[in-house]
Amino acid sequence: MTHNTPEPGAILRAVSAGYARHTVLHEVTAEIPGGAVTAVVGANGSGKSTVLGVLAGIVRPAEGAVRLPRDTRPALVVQQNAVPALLPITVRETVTMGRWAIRGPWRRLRGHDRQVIESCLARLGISDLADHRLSELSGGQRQRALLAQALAQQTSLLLLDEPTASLDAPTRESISRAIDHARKAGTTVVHATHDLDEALSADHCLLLRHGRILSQGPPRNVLTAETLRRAWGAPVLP
Ligand SMILES: Nc1ncnc2c1ncn2[C@@H]1O[C@H](COP(=O)(O)OP(=O)(O)OP(=O)(O)O)[C@@H](O)[C@H]1O
Repeated sequence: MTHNTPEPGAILRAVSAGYARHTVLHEVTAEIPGGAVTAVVGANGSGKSTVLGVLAGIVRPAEGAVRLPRDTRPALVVQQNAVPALLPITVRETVTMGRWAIRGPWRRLRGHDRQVIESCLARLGISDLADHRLSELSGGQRQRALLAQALAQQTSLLLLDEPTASLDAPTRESISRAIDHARKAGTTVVHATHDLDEALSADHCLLLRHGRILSQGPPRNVLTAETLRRAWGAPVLP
């Protein structure tokens, strides 16, 4: 008998992690489905970005383990307002830096690299902004440039921290289309979001509360009135 279950995109096993002496995630165990979109949902400070940091290898677990498929080089897209707006580089240079993950920094790019860069610019609708500096862009345009940079890495694990927060409808739409395109190409996408409609349109959902998994599974099963009330309810008194 053959099994067609896809390989998981990532596995967290009893991961506890945080910053200095502040433990944020407590024994988080989760399986992120491969080639699918997972939404990470929870109140402010519940640990969504920290989950992405752990998956990206930026935040090291104090306990537990993270398993990624062999040769996975995750690409993490932070919110555009976390990136210095005055970086003196153009949009094309920003996206080109995504290829360094493959070629090595400052290496000479090949024709194929240039094709990937141009197609990522086009996919996010920012080809006409390619020669503009990041500092000249609006927040939404900058967010698209950062996503295009991540797509240029042609990663199998794309991690997005609130990619559509505070963006207008057309920009959200272009980012959603790019995420959908990545999923169709077999990329595992994990995104933190406060937007419940966005979370409901994902394939899988992790709901966090105070750094612990409150529920995980198909979004409609996870995001019920009861779990949402518990996730956003008053903190539990000691
Ligand atoms: N670099 C850091 N150094 C120290 N503490 C941090 C750092 N980043 C986050 N924290 C703390 O970790 C906790 C969880 O933060 P995290 O950003 O993971 O939550 P979040 O669910 O993504 O929040 P939000 O919805 O507000 O973006 C918070 O108490 C936060 O103050």
